[in-house]
Order: sequence, then C-alpha cells, then structure tokens
Amino acid sequence: MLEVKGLTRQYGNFVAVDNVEFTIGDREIVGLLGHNGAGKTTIMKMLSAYLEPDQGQILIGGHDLADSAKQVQQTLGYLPESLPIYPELVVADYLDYAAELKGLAGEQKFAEIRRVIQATAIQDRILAPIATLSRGYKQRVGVAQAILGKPKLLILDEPTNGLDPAQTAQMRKLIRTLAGEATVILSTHILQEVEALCDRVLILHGGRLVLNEKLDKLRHSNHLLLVTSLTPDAAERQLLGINGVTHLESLNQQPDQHSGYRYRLTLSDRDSSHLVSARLANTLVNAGADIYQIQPELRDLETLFREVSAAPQLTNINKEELSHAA
Ligand SMILES: Nc1ncnc2c1ncn2[C@@H]1O[C@H](COP(=O)(O)OP(=O)(O)OP(=O)(O)O)[C@@H](O)[C@H]1O
Repeated sequence: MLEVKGLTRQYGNFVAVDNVEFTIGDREIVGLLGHNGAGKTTIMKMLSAYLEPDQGQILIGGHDLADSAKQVQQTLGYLPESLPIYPELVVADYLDYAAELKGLAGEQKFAEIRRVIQATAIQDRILAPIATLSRGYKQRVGVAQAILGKPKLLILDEPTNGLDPAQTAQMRKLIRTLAGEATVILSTHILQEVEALCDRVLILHGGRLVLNEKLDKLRHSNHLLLVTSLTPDAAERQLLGINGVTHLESLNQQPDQHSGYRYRLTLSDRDSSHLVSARLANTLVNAGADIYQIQPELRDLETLFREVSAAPQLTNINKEELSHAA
C-alpha cells in the first residue's frame, strides 16, 4: 500500500528527516513513534503531499506521489497535527467543503457526509460553529473529513493529542474500526498508544528511522532466562555447546537462597526459542541439574524506546530488529 524510499527533508541546513525507508502493507496499523522534534509531522506532511521531499520517493498503491500529488491526495485521508479547521464554519458546511475538495459531488457527496458524521458520532453538533466545539469534538471532525471518500490510506498525526481519557478511548475505538477497511499510519509520542493500537512500530530518532518491527515480534527478544542448580563453571561447559546458544551470561555467582543460579542465554535465532528450550531442558536433566525456570525474556516497548532513543546510531539491537523487519 505504501512504500517510502530514501525520504529526506531539510529546513535550511537542518536535516529533519534523514533517508527514511519503510513499507506498509494493506490494512496494517502502523505507529510512527518518536520524541518531540523527531520528524514525525514532517514525514506525515510528505506522505500526504503537503510538503515536498528534498530527496526520495513515496509510492502509494504503486503510484508515485510526485507524479500525481493531487489525484493521490484525493484518495488518502489526512488528519493534520493542527487541524486546518475554519472556526466560523458550522460542522456540516466544513464537511461539505472538505468533501468537494475530495472530488465528491451530488448524492454521493451527501451520502458520504452522512456516513462520516455517523462513524465519528458527531450528529448532535453538526450545526455548531467549529469554534464552539471542545477539543475532542474538533478532533472527531478532523477524522470525519479524513475518512470522506473511504480512503484506503489514513494518515493520522497525533490523533489523540489533547484528548481526555474518555475521548482517547473513543478515538482509539474509532481508529480500530477504521483500520478494518484501510491502512492506517499514525504518529504519536505515547508508547501506550502504539501498544493499544498498532501492528507495527516505526521509531524515529533525530530524523532517522532506528526501528521497524512488528509488535508481537518486538516483545520476544532472542534471549532465554534460565534458573537452575547448575553452577556457573558447569554451565559454561554444558550449555554453550547447545545448538542455537551463542552466549551465556551468569546473572548471579552465588545461588539465591531459595532458588538456584540465574543465567541469560543469547540465541542465534529468536524464532527457535522453543526448540532451544527443549534442548536446554534435556541437557540439564542429563547433567543431573534441577530446573527451576526456563522462559523467553520479554521486552516492553518502553525499554526498547529508551534504548534506541539513547543511541543516535543503530545499536546492535536495532540492527538485529531491522534485519527481522517484515
Ligand atoms: N517549518 C520549519 N522550519 C524549520 N524547522 C522546522 C520546521 N518544521 C519543523 N522543523 C524542525 O524539524 C524537526 C522535526 O519537526 P517535526 O514537527 O517533524 O517533529 P515531530 O516529531 O512531529 O515533533 P512533535 O512531536 O513535537 O510534533 C524539529 O526539530 C523542528 O523544530
């Protein structure tokens, strides 16, 4: 659905987006995550053809955005970070105007306006001037204009920005519903937003893409945690020879009072953790050791975000993650 190659944008001498590349498949919900100033809005604006890249290419549904910006713009839905909403217009007139910009006319236009009003639950405020709406309602009006014409690609810049917890929950529910019909890319600096909504996360740091990974894969690292009665010396001898184990780290030199020695094993391939766990159990049983625990080490997005945000260059983790990216 969306392919981005070598995307770069400078403001004067300052590089805001630096050689960013990613691909998003049909009906994925992808979160673009980064600190303030990481380059999220600049990317969103380029994806929606409101800003031209200095370098790089954006393909939407196979069409190059540079060749047909106006047509492609009509086929996507964009919720900008700051809504270009006209305060004096009433909601219905604003949606009518937005529908015409999307090339809708006649009965089809009215049917679409009715549909988006219902989808975003703004029926009771359609005759209100936009200036009188609460932040949550304004955001919903912004989403309503974005989904006019049933776009196959929705670009949502900080969709829950400024919403209270109840409005945030409503907005997330709405995004989930929309994602059934469209590919969604949303930007945020809220980690929980990504965890609650997204299939995949792209993390930006200083304009560079430092991570591109599916969330379920992200949670599984390529490490196993082991607690056993096997002493560190014996563990070095016995466990490093197991097929698929590349590194062994001893987490305590003395056994804990109520358990044994704790180890962290690095695997050559994280997808083989079940297989390696079975080999590990077998080896330990044959060595006559007690096994107290074998489990994959799970990571959370917050830890990972801290790691990649602390290191401007791609770390080993990032390189590994990127190589696993679908
Ligand atoms: N028009 C502009 N002129 C100069 N610098 C700009 C302009 N727009 C953005 N920048 C700079 O480019 C960098 C990226 O900005 P951008 O708005 O894309 O970040 P962001 O990740 O969306 O941040 P936020 O979460 O605060 O919205 C920032 O350092 C910002 O100050």
